[in-house]
Amino acid sequence: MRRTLIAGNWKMNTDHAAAVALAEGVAKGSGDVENADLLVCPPSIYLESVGKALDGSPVALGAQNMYAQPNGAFTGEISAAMLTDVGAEYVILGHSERRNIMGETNAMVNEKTLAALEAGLVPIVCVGELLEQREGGKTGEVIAEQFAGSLASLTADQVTKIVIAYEPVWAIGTGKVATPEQAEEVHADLRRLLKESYNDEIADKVRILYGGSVKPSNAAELMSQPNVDGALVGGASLKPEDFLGIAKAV
Ligand SMILES: O=C(CO)COP(=O)(O)O
Repeated sequence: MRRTLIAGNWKMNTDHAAAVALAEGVAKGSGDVENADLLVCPPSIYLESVGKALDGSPVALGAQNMYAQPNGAFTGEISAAMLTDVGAEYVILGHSERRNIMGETNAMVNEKTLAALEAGLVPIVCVGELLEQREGGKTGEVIAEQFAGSLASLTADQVTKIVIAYEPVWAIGTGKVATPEQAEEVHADLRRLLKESYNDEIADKVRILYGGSVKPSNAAELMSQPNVDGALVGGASLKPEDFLGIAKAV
């Protein structure tokens, strides 16, 4: 049985005081959440302070990105070991904003995924199609290509340690949420790809999150789909009551 994961991607938002206050708010309300694991992913510079604010609560800490190399002359980058050093347990990889704004490729996401696993982090590997790709009937093809490229050469044991997030780019920050049926269709497709690449038992273990305009008002219906195992929440993760409202709707 897969336990639901509600993850907050704070993106490039908050300042130090706001990050700590948000984390404290989430930690304080987390005791009322029964049916979901909680995770927050602040900007890397606030990881340590947010980690302290979460201390003693069941809320896990994650980062939004990392570099694949362990150390060295990579100005401005942060390694997986640096993330674990400040208490991160998860890392979001290949978010569509990194793919589409920073030019990250499937090969780069794959390298990062392997490095994250090596360091003991849980990678949340993101996939998702652009609006024109959906309208052009290419969603299945795009997802299959991102799946194959981003997860290339992962062993069966490694794939059971990852989380996949399906985030249709047209639903991110737009208020235009995918219908539960649209989400389930792609999630079922991802589960099928896992079954084909590994086996049924392994495919059944992997959590597949939906992301894109998730709110307390639409969370229950999305989460009730058989292959939707949680949410990766952007805007609504910036208010404790909304983020916790999503988790309580599970
Ligand atoms: O990109 C997202 C989470 O990673 C989704 O963002 P929104 O919830 O703001 O649409």
